[in-house]
Amino acid sequence: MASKDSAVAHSLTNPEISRYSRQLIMPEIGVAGQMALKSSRVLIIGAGGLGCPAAIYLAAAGVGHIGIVDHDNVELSNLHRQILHTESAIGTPKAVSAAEQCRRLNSSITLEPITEKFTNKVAMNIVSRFDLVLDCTDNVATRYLINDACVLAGKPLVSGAALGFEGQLCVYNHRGGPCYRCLHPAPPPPETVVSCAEGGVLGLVPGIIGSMQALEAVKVILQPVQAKANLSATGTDEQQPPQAPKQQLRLFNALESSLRCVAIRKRSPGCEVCGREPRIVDVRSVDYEAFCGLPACDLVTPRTPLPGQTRISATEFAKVYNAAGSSPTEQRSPRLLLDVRPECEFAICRLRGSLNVPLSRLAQPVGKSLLAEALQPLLDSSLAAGDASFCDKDKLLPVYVICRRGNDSQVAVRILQEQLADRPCRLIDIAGGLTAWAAQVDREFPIY
Ligand SMILES: Nc1ncnc2c1ncn2[C@@H]1O[C@H](COP(=O)(O)OP(=O)(O)OP(=O)(O)O)[C@@H](O)[C@H]1O
Ligand SMILES: [Zn+2]
Repeated sequence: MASKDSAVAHSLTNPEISRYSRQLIMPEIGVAGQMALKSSRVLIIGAGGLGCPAAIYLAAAGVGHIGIVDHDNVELSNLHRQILHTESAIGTPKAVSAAEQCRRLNSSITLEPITEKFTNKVAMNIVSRFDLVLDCTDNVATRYLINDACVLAGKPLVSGAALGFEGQLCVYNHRGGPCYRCLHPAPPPPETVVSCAEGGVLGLVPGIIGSMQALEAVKVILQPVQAKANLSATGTDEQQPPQAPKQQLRLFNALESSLRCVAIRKRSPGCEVCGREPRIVDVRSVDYEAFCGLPACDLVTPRTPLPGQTRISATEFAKVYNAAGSSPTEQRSPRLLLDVRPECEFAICRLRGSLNVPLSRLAQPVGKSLLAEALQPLLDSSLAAGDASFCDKDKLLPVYVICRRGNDSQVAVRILQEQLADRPCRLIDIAGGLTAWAAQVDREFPIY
């Protein structure tokens, strides 16, 4: 009869051996690799489209301690891609919701939800408690902050991003490689930054990139184990110089199902945070939002507003809109309501009687002729009825311009002011767009 303690001792429990058996039997992982995963502490910043798949795979793989930072609450529009959050979690903190789901999958690991915003005040305290960081956030200011905190704390960073049908990932500050700042010393111009809320994203894309971030994280954790194994395989105690890892940026295209690997530059000696003479030695002294010209969130920032006389609030516009047709005089008051959103958004919802000329087409012949076709009968009917029929006190045909949130409509008004300079029109932007309409006028109006 076998003795009770016939098994060779190591720190994996029987349930762990069973749970991880399929990866445990791989020579690249083995007991040493599984132990490395078990004793590792990984920080995931952002529990959204990237953070959810990353967290669940790391939990499944047996990473012993996972911290999940997110200050936001779950919304209905998150569920198509932020797959750890369920309908019943709507309104609750994402960090808690994600941690709970990971705990449901693997109760033998420690999950640490952190529901505060990752700012330069708390960054070092949080990052220093972990071995490795995954950037799963969605804004440039936070991206620079995470990078700098990782450099200053000496932690590798697995960074991911996804938008539309495209995604990318890269490992920074690892084994002598560059940091995010080495490659991007200056932030992109604020007006070129597009968020998922503006540009859209297919849920599967962050699903794939987030999973790949988890994969890179596991490889970073296993790397010392493998290096040690390679060393003993050579049969010599002599320390070999570490092989320089391939530094690559991976670009994923979901439409082509392609993954392109691009070699990235080496660490930059002039880098402001990891270079020879770093200027940034304390993240608390950097204003990341000012540096990027954008807030540390993906909310659409209002552009420089048009002057007051060219704008109208949603509530004020509702008076004009609802009055149309209600009295004979107002019926004779022509006006044009122009919706400048892309066609696919116009198909989701629209105000009755609006004409769709997407902003991108306004300056094109097709947009110009659509507009001219709509304008001419209105101008003709106004002229036929005499100037008095114009509801505008300046005797100009009001052309109201609306979009989703009130930014594109302002750009459109500026374009149209030039384009229609010789027509008797007055361009009026509807402040806050359909979002304001839904909030202030019609709560039943669908928002997306
Ligand atoms: N500074 C930060 N501190 C903590 N969490 C952050 C920070 N910046 C971004 N995040 C989080 O990163 C996550 C990014 O995920 P994602 O872009 O999929 O979600 P989202 O912002 O909810 O999306 P949507 O744009 O559709 O509203 C969000 O949950 C966001 O709250
Ligand atoms: Zn650098």
